[in-house]
Order: sequence, then C-alpha cells, then structure tokens
Amino acid sequence: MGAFLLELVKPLRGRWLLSAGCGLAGALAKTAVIVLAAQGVIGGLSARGWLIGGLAVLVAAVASYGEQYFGHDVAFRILKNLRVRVFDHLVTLAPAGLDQQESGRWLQLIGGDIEALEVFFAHTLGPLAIAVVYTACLCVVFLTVSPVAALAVLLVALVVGAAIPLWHADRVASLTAEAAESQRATRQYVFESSENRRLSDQLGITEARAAAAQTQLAEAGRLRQAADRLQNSDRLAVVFALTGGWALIAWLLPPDAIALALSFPLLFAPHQALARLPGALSRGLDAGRNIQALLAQAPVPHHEPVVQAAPAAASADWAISLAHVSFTYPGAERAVLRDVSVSIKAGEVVGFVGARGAGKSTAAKLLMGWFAPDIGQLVVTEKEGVSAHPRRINYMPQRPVFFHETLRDNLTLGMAQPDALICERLGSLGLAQWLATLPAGLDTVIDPHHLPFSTGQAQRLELTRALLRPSQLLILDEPTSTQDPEAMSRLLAVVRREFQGAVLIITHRPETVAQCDRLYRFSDQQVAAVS
Ligand SMILES: Nc1ncnc2c1ncn2[C@@H]1O[C@H](COP(=O)(O)OP(=O)(O)OP(=O)(O)O)[C@@H](O)[C@H]1O
Repeated sequence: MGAFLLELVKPLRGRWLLSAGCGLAGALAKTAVIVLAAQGVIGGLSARGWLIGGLAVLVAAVASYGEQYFGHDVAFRILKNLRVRVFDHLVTLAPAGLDQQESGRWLQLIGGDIEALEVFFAHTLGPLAIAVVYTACLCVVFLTVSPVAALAVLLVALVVGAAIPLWHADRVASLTAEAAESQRATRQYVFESSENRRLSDQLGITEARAAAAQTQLAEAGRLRQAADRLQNSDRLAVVFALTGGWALIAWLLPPDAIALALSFPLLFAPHQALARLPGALSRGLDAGRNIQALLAQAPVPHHEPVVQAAPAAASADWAISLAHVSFTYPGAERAVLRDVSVSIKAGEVVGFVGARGAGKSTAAKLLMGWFAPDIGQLVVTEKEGVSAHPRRINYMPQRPVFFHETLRDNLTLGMAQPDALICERLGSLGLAQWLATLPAGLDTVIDPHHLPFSTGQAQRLELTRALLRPSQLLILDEPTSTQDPEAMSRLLAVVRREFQGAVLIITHRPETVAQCDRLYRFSDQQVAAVS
C-alpha cells in the first residue's frame, strides 16, 4: 500500500519538497519570532535582534504561503491524475467488469476515496516530514545550551507528536472506517432512490426512502464526530505534556537561556499538527486500498467467437449460436446455464422467454462476447463473401440510459447522422408530436434528473437510438415492458420494417412472444426450443 501511495507522489516530488521545505522554513521562522519576542519582553532586544525578528516574520509569512500553495498544488494534481486513472480503468472494465457492480462503490471511489487521498497527501506526509526535521533543528538549538534540555525537547516532541496521536489510533481508525462505509451505503441509497425516483413516487415510498437516507447520513456524521471528539480529547493530554516539559526545561536551562525557557510551550506547533494523523492516515490507507483494488481489477477480455464457413446451401447468410454452453458468473456458486444451445440466423426475430432470473440476459451477454463460456462455444457461421458477421451487435438494456447532452447526441451517441433520418425514425416510433413540443427540437439538452418524457417514451427513444446505429443483430431486453399491447405491436412492426438484421427479443409478455419467428424457453439452467 505504501508503495502505491508513494508512486502517486513520485512524479510530483519536486513540488512536494518545495511545500515541505517552505513548511519547515515557516516553522523555524515562527520559532525565531517567538524566541526573539520572549527576549524582547524580558530584557530588550538589540537592533540586530529587531532586524532578524523582522526578517523572520517576513520569511514566516512567505513560507506559509509557499507551503499552502505547493502542498495544495501537489494534492490537487494527485486528485486529477487519480480521477483520470480510475475513469480510464473503469472504461477498460466495461461492460463485463461493471456488470452488476454496486453504484455506491463507484460513487465512494470517485468522490470519497480519491478526496480522502488528497487529504492524506496534504495532511500526513508533509506535516510528518516537517515535524521530524523541525525536531532535529530544535534539538540542535537546545543542545548548544544544554544536552539534557535537548533530550527533554526530544521527549516532549515524541509525546506530543507521536505518543498522544497514537494513543487512540486504533479506535479512531475503526470509527473512520465505519464512517466511510456508512457514507458509501448512503451514497448507494441516495443514488438508487434518485435513479428510481418515478417508481418510488408511484409506490409511495419516496418519503420512507428519504427518511432512511437521512438516518444513514446522520449515522455517518455521528461516527465522524465521534472520531473528531476522540482526537480533540487528546488536547488536554497535550496541555499536560507541554506544561510538564516546560517545568522540566525551566529547571534544566541555565538562567541566561530564559528566553528559550519562556517560549518553550509555543515551540511545538508542528507536533500538535500531527494530532489528526491517525484519522487521516487510516482513512487515506483505506481509500488507497480501495483504489488500488479497483486498479488491480483485470478487465474481462472480450470473448471472440469461433468463425466457421456456412455451407453454400444454408438458408441464411450468417448465424450466431451458443453451442452446448455452460456458464457460472465469476465468484458465483451455481451455474446460470448448463449445456445450453441457441442459434439466431440473419433476418429472424427470435424470442428468449422464461421466468425472472432464468438466464435469458446472461445468454444474450454470452452472445455479445461479454463473458467466455466455461464449457461450449460461441460460434458464428457465415457464407463465403459475407464479410462482417454479427459481432456488430446493438444491445438495448432493460433500463434506458440518458446523458446530459442534446437529444441529437443522446440518440446518435456521437455518430454523424442526418437530422432528417433522426426525425424520420422518431416519427415512425410515434414520437413526432412529442418532438414538436420540445423548445429546441433535436438541440434540446436532456437533463437525466428531469427527463422530459415518460418511461414508455424513454423506451421508444432507446429504440430510435438502436435503429440509428447500423448493426446486424439487435438485442432488445424487455423492450415493451412499459408499453400497452397496441403500442407494443406497433413498435415491433417498426423494428421488423426498419431493421434488416436479426432481432433477439428478451421478454415475459405473451403479446411480444406472438411477434417472434422462433422462441427459446429458459428454465432451471436449461433451454428448450419452442416451435
Ligand atoms: N454480473 C452478474 N454477476 C453475478 N450474477 C449475476 C450477474 N448477472 C446476473 N446474475 C445472476 O444470474 C442469474 C440469471 O440472471 P439473468 O439476468 O440472466 O436472468 P433473466 O432471465 O434475464 O432475468 P430477468 O428477466 O429478471 O432479467 C440471476 O440469478 C442473476 O442474479
């Protein structure tokens, strides 16, 4: 873990050294100001003393600024680099690696964990390095007056900067970890609730979910406060340590070092800054572990089909099949599919039917090559001269997804498509009237949190999107779940008319089943062809 965290700071070590150097210079300059002030109070200060004091004030101010500037510069650069790395990695994990992952985990990683690392870099490594070097400098100064006094300084520095912060370290670490976990659960809860806001409204559970999220949020706050209280309670111990050290020093130092003795309790600010070390350290290490685990998660390689030549007399140009496939999800105990064979030919509309959880979507994911079968093969047969086989698959998931982009970009997903074609497709799916109501037509920006269309319209927009992307196999996962039977048969008629490739429909509804040329029924890990 330490190596991973150091590797993050390595490219920025120059700036980090500047920040730590400024911090050290600032701490030493402040110490000089305190001692010279004490000297001034007890017996007047020479002109040279005033000059040095004035310079020390200047150095302290400039160094403080430098420490903040370079320290935050390093922390924010690390934040940016990590966000880019995490995002790039998430892209490599999609789609199989992100399938069924908890949204709260991503939110916690991208929000909480990366920011905890920023705090970690800003408030642990720098202050620790400054405190260590500063202690050495302080000991050298006291050594010139009395070796025993230097030892006493070292002792007080160790008590204030190490022993007291470590006193409750275990308890603080566990409270901090609990607070982070509670925050993750809250994020998951809030995310799911806002995602399913319409459904929650319909079922009348919005209030209950909001109250539950509030309770969880309050619990995370309570745990964080408990950790803070524990760290704050150590302040009393610091006061005792400084008072004890002061008495010892006053007794040990010779009378001519009275200015040093007077200023003694004010010389340990860098050590007191370490009070938050255990909390920031444990949270930073925890966050580092989460991020490292994500970055170490290997992408599931796209599974390529076995390509075979189809006989010239074959009825279709190409076909894609699962041949005697068995499959268990990584980490799951029970196989979802056992010795399953399905096949889809060019031009067909095939339906996958069966109870919830029977493995219909899993079979579709295997056809798309998201996962490799444990046993059996993904096979594509194609006639000679058919250059592209159905690896160009369009998948319309159960839950429509929209981005904070214009309607045009939401539908084309960055592909250049003429507006006339987009409008024609929207019209054929019964959305022309709705389009006319939009203030800026295709340029209207869609806000995913305030969608300007119903759930049924959302599904038709998804279908428009699928029909706008050239593909050979269109997989529709529950495409008609929010449509009434009449609208649904109209939609499927449009798909049959507008789409030249093969269509695979995953469904529960008998009306949809009636539109299919052939059916496969999934049940109890098996599949049967229904004539
Ligand atoms: N990524 C995954 N990791 C682990 N288990 C999964 C994953 N995806 C699905 N499953 C499990 O595999 C089984 C089959 O799920 P699948 O989604 O294929 O069923 P389905 O027939 O499409 O159901 P539905 O009609 O509800 O969508 C279920 O028990 C599901 O919980």
